[in-house]
Amino acid sequence: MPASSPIIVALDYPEAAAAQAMAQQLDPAQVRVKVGKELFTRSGPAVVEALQKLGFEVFLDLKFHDIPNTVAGALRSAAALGVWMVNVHASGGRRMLEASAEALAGVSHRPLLTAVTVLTSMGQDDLADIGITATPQEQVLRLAQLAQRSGIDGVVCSAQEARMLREACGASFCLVTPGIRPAGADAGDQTRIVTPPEAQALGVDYMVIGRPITQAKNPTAAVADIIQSLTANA
Ligand SMILES: O=c1ccn([C@@H]2O[C@H](COP(=O)(O)O)[C@@H](O)[C@H]2O)c(=O)[nH]1
Repeated sequence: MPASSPIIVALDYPEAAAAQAMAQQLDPAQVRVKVGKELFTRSGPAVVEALQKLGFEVFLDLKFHDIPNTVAGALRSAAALGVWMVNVHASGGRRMLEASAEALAGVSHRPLLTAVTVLTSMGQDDLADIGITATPQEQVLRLAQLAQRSGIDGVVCSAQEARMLREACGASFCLVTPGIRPAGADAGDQTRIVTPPEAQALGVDYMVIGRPITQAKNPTAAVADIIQSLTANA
């Protein structure tokens, strides 16, 4: 049964044991989990399988970014793990995005395929450093529309861009939003942050939340508080 909340908990740990210990404090009926580069590079497909055995739908957040043929192959390998969502970098360009969509077209249990637009850690100055003069909003819109035209199911963006993308890309385009911070929480390295109730009001589909849950004294209570804040504002 799919999780009842939009929360995806980012299990950013160096070892499978720590990730599994955190997952055991979570409820797969309420939340999904995300395996990213730190955990997957160390622990590989085995940790994905272990989390699935605990009942979780897994977002494999490896943000593939390479030539079209390589990304297509990586996506087929990811799909074979039975994950719920996979992603690529939209800045890989149209041909890479089209190859990504084609790679998953025929697979059984096709995962959702999303494309990262502008990392939520980045602001205007970070874009300028890499030669992009557009604002984060403009760049997110450009990449989201490119991804949609290329057959991608949705994008990873900040909830700050959610309302604009809903209008531009429609109701069925999936909006996955990291950079979520409950009021008063430490932003850390994130720049384009939004609180859970605000993100909900802005129309996101999923909220990726890591440290505010995994580094909380009581992660179970942290999840319950966030779900409560969403229910109160629904
Ligand atoms: O633009 C992006 C894309 C991915 N992420 C990932 O989300 C989590 C956020 O963790 P927090 O601890 O809540 O900051 C992390 O795994 C990132 O790799 C992102 O933050 N921004």
